[in-house]
Amino acid sequence: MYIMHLALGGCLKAPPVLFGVTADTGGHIAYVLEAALAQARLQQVERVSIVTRLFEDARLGTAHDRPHEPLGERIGIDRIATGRREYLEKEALALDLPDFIEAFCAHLASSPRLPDVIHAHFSDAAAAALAARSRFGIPVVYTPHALAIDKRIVQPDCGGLDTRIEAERLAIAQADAIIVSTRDEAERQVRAYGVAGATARTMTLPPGVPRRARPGQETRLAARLLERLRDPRKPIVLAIARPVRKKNLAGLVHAYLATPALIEHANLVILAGQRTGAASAEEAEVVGELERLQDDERLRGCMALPPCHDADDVAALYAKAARGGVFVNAALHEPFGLTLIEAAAAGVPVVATRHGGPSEIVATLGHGLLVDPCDPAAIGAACLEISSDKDLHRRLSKAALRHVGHYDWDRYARLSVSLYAGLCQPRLQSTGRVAAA
Ligand SMILES: O=c1ccn([C@@H]2O[C@H](COP(=O)(O)OP(=O)(O)O[C@H]3O[C@H](CO)[C@@H](O)[C@H](O)[C@H]3O)[C@@H](O)[C@H]2O)c(=O)[nH]1
Ligand SMILES: O=P(O)(O)OC[C@H]1O[C@](O)(CO)[C@@H](O)[C@@H]1O
Repeated sequence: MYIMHLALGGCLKAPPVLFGVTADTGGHIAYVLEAALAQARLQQVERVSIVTRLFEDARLGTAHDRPHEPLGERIGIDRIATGRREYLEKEALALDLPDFIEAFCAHLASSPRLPDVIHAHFSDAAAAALAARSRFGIPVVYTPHALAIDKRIVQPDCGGLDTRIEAERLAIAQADAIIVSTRDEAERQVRAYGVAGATARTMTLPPGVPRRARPGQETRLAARLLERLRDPRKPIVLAIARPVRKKNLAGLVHAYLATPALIEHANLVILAGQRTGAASAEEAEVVGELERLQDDERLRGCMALPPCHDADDVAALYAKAARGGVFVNAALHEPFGLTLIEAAAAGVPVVATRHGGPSEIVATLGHGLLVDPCDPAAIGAACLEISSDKDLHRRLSKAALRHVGHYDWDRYARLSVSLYAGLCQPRLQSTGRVAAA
């Protein structure tokens, strides 16, 4: 079987990825890379191509203007160029979509072999995949990652959501199958689009834990943090998220400020993307607010907001949080929440928003407490409870490590590939390649 993943937004490249380098370089990039790599390890998969948009922006690295980037023997990234060479945030991608679709179909037409299935990530990629289906008959699987119907509930003033919801409705209505990460997405969110028969085509298949570097010696960032914090031996309250309003990072700082006993007990460390000078207006605003809050004299020497980090830093900080600390995701709404399973894999208890995927993750792993993200006192109290009660911390940490295997990329690969096989059976039969599927 030849699988093609299609994802237009963010900075998709071979690992190591600089997560948070733009507002769209987050979870879906980790998901696509890990899903594709795990699928390529399966014997029945002959080839996996990850297709994305080609762009040039020196601040975002040098890989993005290379038409092909190998990831392994049977897997690579293929980049499609349009007339526009600049990086585009997902909201601006719509302008380039007609040209991208044209270029994508030309890429397929000139390929020696067509893929057996296209797995599209986000609704813009689904539009391109559906256009390819009508020309070449290739089945389409759609993974939304973050459905705007729920974003509209928590951020009604966010621009462009009606158009995005319409694009998502089209993808839901037309895709041959939909893969989502949570039951809530499958049973409530997809249903809310009012497309008859959509739930029957929807499969709930949670992702695995993104692989991280193993925590080894202290990284440069970890060492710098030690210099910055007044008492670096204290446990840490850790948050890792793209600096967008939905992630409510300022809400976490307010929660910390509202809980003096927590300030006394633990330091606050927030990794909020990379300051490369390429921030969108929303990211600049969120980072500006965090920096202003950090200047509060009550936070001097107990809060760190490093401007950049890499995968080793993330691994080192999860390892530090495992020693008496806690990971917090206080997003207004979180569709799934890869950070919560990354924290679990490192044995870190969590305090998580009760809106969205985290409630299913925490119910599955039993590794933390759920909170109302709009209640700073509750967030602060939950962090204090976990980090100051050694028995509770140990119990949650053990539960995390015991159950985290539930989130497994190999399982994801097996089940997604058998879903693809069911969709592309007629096509494989007609090309005489059915045995390969
Ligand atoms: O400064 C940062 C910010 C993020 N990350 C990493 O980037 C990923 C972020 O993923 P996630 O926490 O899931 O959030 P989103 O970026 O918002 O990802 C979207 O897509 C994911 C995959 O479908 C879903 O889990 C999310 O709910 C959805 O919002 C994780 O691996 C983080 O560790 C960093 O390393 N540094
Ligand atoms: O926050 P939003 O607008 O719902 O978008 C979700 C974001 O999450 C991602 O998965 C991050 O990689 C992208 O698809 C998108 O940028």
